[in-house]
Amino acid sequence: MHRITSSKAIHGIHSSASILHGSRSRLFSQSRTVVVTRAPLSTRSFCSCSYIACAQDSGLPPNNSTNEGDVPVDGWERTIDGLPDYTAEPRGRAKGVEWKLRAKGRNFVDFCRIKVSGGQGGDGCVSFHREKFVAFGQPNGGNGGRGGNVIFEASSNETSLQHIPHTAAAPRGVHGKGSLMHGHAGKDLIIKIPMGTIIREVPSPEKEKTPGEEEEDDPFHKSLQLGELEAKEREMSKRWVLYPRMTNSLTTLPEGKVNYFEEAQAWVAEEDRIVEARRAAMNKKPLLLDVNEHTEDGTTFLVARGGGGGYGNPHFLTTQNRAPKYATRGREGQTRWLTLELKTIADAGLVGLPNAGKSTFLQAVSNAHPAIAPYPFTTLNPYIGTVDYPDSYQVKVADIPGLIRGAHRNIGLGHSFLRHVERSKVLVYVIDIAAEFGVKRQVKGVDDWSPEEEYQENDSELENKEELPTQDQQHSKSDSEYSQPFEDWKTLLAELEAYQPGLTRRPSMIIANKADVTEVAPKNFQLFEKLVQEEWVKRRAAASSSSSSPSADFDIKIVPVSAKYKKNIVKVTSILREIVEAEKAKEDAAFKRKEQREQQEEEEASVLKATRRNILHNPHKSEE
Ligand SMILES: Nc1nc2c(ncn2[C@@H]2O[C@H](COP(=O)(O)OP(=O)(O)OP(=O)(O)O)[C@@H](O)[C@H]2O)c(=O)[nH]1
Ligand SMILES: [Mg+2]
Repeated sequence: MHRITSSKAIHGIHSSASILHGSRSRLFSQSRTVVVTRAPLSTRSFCSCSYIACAQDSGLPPNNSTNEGDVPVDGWERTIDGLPDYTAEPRGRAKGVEWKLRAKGRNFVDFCRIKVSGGQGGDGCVSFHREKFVAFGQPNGGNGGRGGNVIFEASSNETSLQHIPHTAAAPRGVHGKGSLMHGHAGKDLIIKIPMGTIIREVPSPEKEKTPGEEEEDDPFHKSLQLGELEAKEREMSKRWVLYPRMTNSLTTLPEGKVNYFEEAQAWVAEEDRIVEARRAAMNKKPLLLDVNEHTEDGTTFLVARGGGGGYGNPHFLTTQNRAPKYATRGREGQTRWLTLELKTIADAGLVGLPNAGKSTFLQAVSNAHPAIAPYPFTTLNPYIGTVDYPDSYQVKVADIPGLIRGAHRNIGLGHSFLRHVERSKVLVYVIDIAAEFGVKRQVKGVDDWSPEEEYQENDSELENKEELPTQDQQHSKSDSEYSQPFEDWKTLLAELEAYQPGLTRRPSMIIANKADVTEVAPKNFQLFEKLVQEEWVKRRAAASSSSSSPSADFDIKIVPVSAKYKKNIVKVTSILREIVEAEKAKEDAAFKRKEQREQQEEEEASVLKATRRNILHNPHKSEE
């Protein structure tokens, strides 16, 4: 359905024609609004209508279908009760959601692989000074420039890894030229990466063949059988730039004549050996970088070095050899295979089931405007908002897509988003306190999944079965002792624990959202609070008895809130600030302690080094 609006009354034919015309119109999804602006009089014609499509504001009230028979804004047909009918064929925006659901969140790129290669160095040049009346001019070939480096730059403006290419190769250095013209260095390739990225070096997925090797395997090339001299020349040309007719130097020279080229080869081989040893020492450990909250914006990380430039022929000039007819080629740049993983950095992460009101809460407390709608999986990418306090203090809050039972097994939007919870200092559980027992909350494409079957399949995780009660178990409880919000909270805890053990012991608080639904919320809240406190005491006791795991040594606070009508928001934000500040102070103290320890270790190492050096240089003095 296209709803067409325009600033002036437009002729019906214009609107319908402009939508039908051209392939662009096909790009508009059904639930989008097409604004047709009127063209100037002189150019007003069928084709001159320019149109702008703007995405439908997703924050519209739930049932805003305009006329009878229209599809509501969320794209789902309604049942007789007015609830979205997920069994019907989705339309418009709902289709988009379904597509994203099928993609399991892969459209938001927070993990990628990249092959980075530094540029090859430019070749040196073999050249001699030529001038009228100057016989036998001196060698004047320039050196090649070094290859460009591949550099990662931490940037707070980047939010995803979408722009990261599969391969990134820095340009090579420019070759040297005659008249001692050295080549330019290759430009560094700078790739911006978002804060919160973890860079890991991984082994090369394929064994790359050198061009020579490829040819050797090829039967056609095998049959060609190069002559000995040709083969030698070819081998030489990989490392050396040879002057024309230099082949003489490659063969054995007559007796009494010194082969200076052999001498030069020995020097270069020695230098190659040193460079290789240095590279090997540097690359002993695979690269591991963490662009965390302590990293400043604009910090750079060199991930692949460019190769050094080749030497021009003056480099090989000696008192004996006055006309060296060879120069070296540039070195290969460094090649690495890396994985980049983005874990959103925020002070607090909103964790909740779909439709709990996480985005509504974020909008109520911060300057963010996330999509809000009355159907599950409205939020498909993590979204960060900043809560501003009157004294300019700021807390970053991340709205994370809804988790459902089995999220850690890639159900729903999958576990791809659980990694974004990992870096939040504080967890804020957003619970729909108006959720009623027995009202099954349908989630398209998820309801057909049976947790029991999954758990039976995998014995090793049977202990989680206890955490996730089956539907029958839930129904066996009497209504008075059963609390849907409490079950929801336990589902969240189980999912987080299954994803990363110990995650739930992070400082946390609970927001009992939708407290404005007065028919059910007050009764639900009382029971919920009681059950949560009982459960929390149990968990604390269990954690403190097991020495291996640190206990969640804090009281969990539960605040009733109405995010939609902005009730109790100040109370929540002040509690949130308290928790975040306490956690930050703890982290800063730990970071300072770590820094001090490292500094101390460095000082001790340098003192030890100096003492050793003293003993080596003045052995007698130390004996005295
Ligand atoms: N009555 C009431 N409705 C609310 C409140 N907060 C959110 N809602 C409604 O609940 C629905 C879902 O809200 P969202 O903020 O999109 O929920 P969400 O948790 O972000 O959902 P996902 O992004 O799908 O995970 C919307 O229709 C909101 O208007 C509240 O405090 N009271
Ligand atoms: Mg949301």
